[in-house]
Amino acid sequence: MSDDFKQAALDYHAKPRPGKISVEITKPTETGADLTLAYSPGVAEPVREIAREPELAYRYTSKGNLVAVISDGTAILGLGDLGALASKPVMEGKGILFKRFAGIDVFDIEVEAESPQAFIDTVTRIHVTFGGINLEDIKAPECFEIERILKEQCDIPVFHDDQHGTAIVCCAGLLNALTLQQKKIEDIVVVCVGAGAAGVASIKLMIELGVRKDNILMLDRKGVIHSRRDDLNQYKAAFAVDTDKRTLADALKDADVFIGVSGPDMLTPDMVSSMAPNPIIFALANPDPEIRPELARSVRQDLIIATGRSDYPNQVNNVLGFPYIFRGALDVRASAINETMKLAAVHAIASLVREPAPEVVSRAYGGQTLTFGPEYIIPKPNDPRLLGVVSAAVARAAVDTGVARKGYPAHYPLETVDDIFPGEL
Ligand SMILES: NC(=O)C1=CN([C@@H]2O[C@H](COP(=O)(O)OP(=O)(O)OC[C@H]3O[C@@H](n4cnc5c(N)ncnc54)[C@H](OP(=O)(O)O)[C@@H]3O)[C@@H](O)[C@H]2O)C=CC1
Ligand SMILES: CC(=O)C(=O)O
Ligand SMILES: [Mg+2]
Repeated sequence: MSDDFKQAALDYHAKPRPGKISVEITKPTETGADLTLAYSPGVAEPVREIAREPELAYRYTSKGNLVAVISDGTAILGLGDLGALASKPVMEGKGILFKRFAGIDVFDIEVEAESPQAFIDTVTRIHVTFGGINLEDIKAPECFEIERILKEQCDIPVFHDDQHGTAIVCCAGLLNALTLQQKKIEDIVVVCVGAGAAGVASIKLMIELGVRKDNILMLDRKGVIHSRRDDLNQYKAAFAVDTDKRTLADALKDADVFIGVSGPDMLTPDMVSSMAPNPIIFALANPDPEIRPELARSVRQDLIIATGRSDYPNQVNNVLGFPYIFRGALDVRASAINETMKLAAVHAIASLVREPAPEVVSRAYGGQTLTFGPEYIIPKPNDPRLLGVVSAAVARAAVDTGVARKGYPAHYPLETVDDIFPGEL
């Protein structure tokens, strides 16, 4: 990145006030009478009600629209383990995306935890504050056990975004790319570099959608995950195959799909050339993808390429998922985000590109017409249709699978974030 871009990014975060998000007041606080209701003595009334009936926290506090974005900073984007504090700009960033796209309030919480257990204990102790927990940028393999235990211990949705948010959006993009490249999901050979949070979850969801397990090769820093390796944790071992392929170059020869959820610049032009006709390349590492689209295109034109970034076409990024998945889950007070809800989100996101993007989206992207094709396989993050369509699909799936504690919302589908509190004046 240029020095100018670096300075612009730093200025954006520093000026005119530090950071990207603040807390707002939702009730009158001008007069003594207002404060009498808001604070002492009025506040004692909802306290007594909630102590008597805990569900009333959803009526009298912001719990039901409040998500904790929680990280320990061990896998910040593709930058690695840079510590809890350094993860704060990303967590604030997730906060603005939750708010901007789905009207959800966020507290970002960066935890200095000396062990996974210390992290779990911290989240367990604070979870009652929130309507949902979005775990973020926690490295594998610890993230898997952390999420599993927290799901057991919390009665609200716990969702590791780098696993499931990424998997959902990646699969939505893949379904559309396969249509364009005229490939059948049950026939494709998939190579996934990165066997961490994003890689393992994305591949699992692809298998649910029909990719054949024996058509998948996964790689980590040591190369292909094969059955003769004795250094594999249980999550990687689940994908070990009996093969003589050892390197990424070996793996990619004649492959249909490359999924990169690892680190920068791993994919070379020669490797791209060696893939099957009409290949699909998802170079999703942030901020620097496994290959730049212009470099991949310099060796062949029949490919479809996506990155996780906002400055190229086809942004396959979990921002297309987590705001709306939580919106739908919160609005039916779901106790969990289950597989049916995830699959509903996949198909809802994928469906949106079949219609041209609305005018407001085109305007935000320099006036270009966005119609389904190799440069438009996935909706843009500012597509207002995502709110209505994805939240509704997730809420409906929650109700249908019995994890919702409220019925399908009468005020759905949502058109804008102004519609989320139908009782508001
Ligand atoms: N576009 C999007 O929406 C998203 C993108 N991502 C990106 O995916 C990447 C991984 O994130 P996440 O899964 O959370 O992180 P994890 O730390 O959980 O996993 C990282 C995985 O990538 C592997 N890896 C890292 N560097 C290399 C390398 N040079 N060669 C081969 N394998 C490598 C690691 O190998 P090993 O196991 O050997 O250490 C590990 O398996 C990041 O770049 C992140 O930005 C993540 C989430 C969403
Ligand atoms: C997008 C995201 O969550 C990541 O790169 O970690
Ligand atoms: Mg992340």
